[in-house]
Amino acid sequence: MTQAQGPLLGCIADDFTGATDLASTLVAGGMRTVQTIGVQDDAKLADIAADAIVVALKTRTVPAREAVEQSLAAHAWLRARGCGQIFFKYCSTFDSTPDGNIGPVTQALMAATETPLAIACPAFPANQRTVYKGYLFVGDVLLSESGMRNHPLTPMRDPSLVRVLQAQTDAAVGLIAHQVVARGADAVRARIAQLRAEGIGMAIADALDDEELLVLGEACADHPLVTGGSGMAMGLPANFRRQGLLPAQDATVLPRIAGRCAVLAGSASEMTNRQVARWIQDGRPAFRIDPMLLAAGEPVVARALAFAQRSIGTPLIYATGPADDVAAVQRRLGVQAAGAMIEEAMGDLARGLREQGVRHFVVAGGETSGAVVLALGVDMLQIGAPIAPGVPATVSLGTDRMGFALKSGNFGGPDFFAEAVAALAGSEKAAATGAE
Ligand SMILES: Nc1ncnc2c1ncn2[C@@H]1O[C@H](COP(=O)(O)OP(=O)(O)O)[C@@H](O)[C@H]1O
Ligand SMILES: O=C(O)[C@@H](O)C(=O)COP(=O)(O)O
Repeated sequence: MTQAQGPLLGCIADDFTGATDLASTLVAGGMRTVQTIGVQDDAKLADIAADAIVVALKTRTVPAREAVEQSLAAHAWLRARGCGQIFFKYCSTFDSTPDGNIGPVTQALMAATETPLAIACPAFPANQRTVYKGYLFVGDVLLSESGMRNHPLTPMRDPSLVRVLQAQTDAAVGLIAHQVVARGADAVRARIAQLRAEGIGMAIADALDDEELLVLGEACADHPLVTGGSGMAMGLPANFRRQGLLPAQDATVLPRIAGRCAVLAGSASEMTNRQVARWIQDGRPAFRIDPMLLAAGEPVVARALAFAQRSIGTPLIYATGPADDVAAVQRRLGVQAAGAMIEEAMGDLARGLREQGVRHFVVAGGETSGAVVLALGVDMLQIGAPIAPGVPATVSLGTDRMGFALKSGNFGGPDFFAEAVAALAGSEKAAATGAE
């Protein structure tokens, strides 16, 4: 099928799992969505029909100048492809370094899209992220009291998003409070007009549930740029449908892929720790990557691959560990160096596993997913049905097709790995029997 019109929505995501999370939301809203790994050759998309394109970048923790440069390049490419509205996706826990990158990238995209006021809302109620009076909650606690306070690369220790964003930009940051959002899209539009008149350039928006995210989405129908977590995109497909631009359709169809499955966990988040523990408790094969052995030059990757080769059943290879262990490794090796070293090992493992015939990869962690997908030379992903909120099954496009579940560190329940393997292996069984 060829593209009759340009994509309706062009998205720029600051990490790879964040990109699949957003793509999953758009697909659920009936938008055929393609995720590209960085900016791609136009020729590769020539025969692909997509209502939305999500460009996955790995810019969450790079220096702010680089994040801006890459995001502007992605914007220019999306615009050249005809995308009318632009969405900048960041983490539902507002993960940022002291220098950004949410503020600087938003400011640069505002200039590029001539947006006078950009809305900013990371709320994702299905995964227990809510925003009230500008404060971000994770479950029942403030962001700063959640596991995010110990994140290896972006520890979040201030729950006030107005304050966090204001420290990253010279645009004035305001608030669209819950009382306004609860009154509906017209009230939000009126508040935005008021904030603009006061010289405010970015506005954190409260949202406690999906209904409120739909209200915010509706209020942003004519905004050239919208920013937020994947929840903020929930209301956008309905805007296009109201304009008669998007038919009712099932956008989740994926091709079947045959082959073995492996799980790679490089996330240090609390939920991934629980998922690794559950997998081991269940007696499934698991191999731990010891960062200190890796740093000492031991053949850790080769040992892990040998383990995977002789495993009966799907192997898990993980660097995941409790916050204290991660902090100890970081003190000895340095935060960036430890992360980069483990990510490189995860990339090498992915390549080695592919040589062993693995065709399905369940990956935990945004940075880790970036490393794996890049190491495997994946250019584009087609997005399928969700395995858990924010984690769809995906299949790479191109000649060497593989299945992926790219899981944000904190997403999924304790049994997620087994659920993802079953979801991906379901397509394997279907391929073997020729079933659809
Ligand atoms: N045991 C460990 N010690 C130090 N760093 C680690 C360890 N395990 C993973 N890491 C690094 O921590 C980072 C985790 O980031 P990411 O993959 O985005 O997952 P998450 O954000 O869920 O923690 C990666 O750079 C990874 O290489
Ligand atoms: O919005 C979210 O929470 C996710 O989509 C996401 O970006 C998570 O990133 P990682 O925790 O680094 O996987």
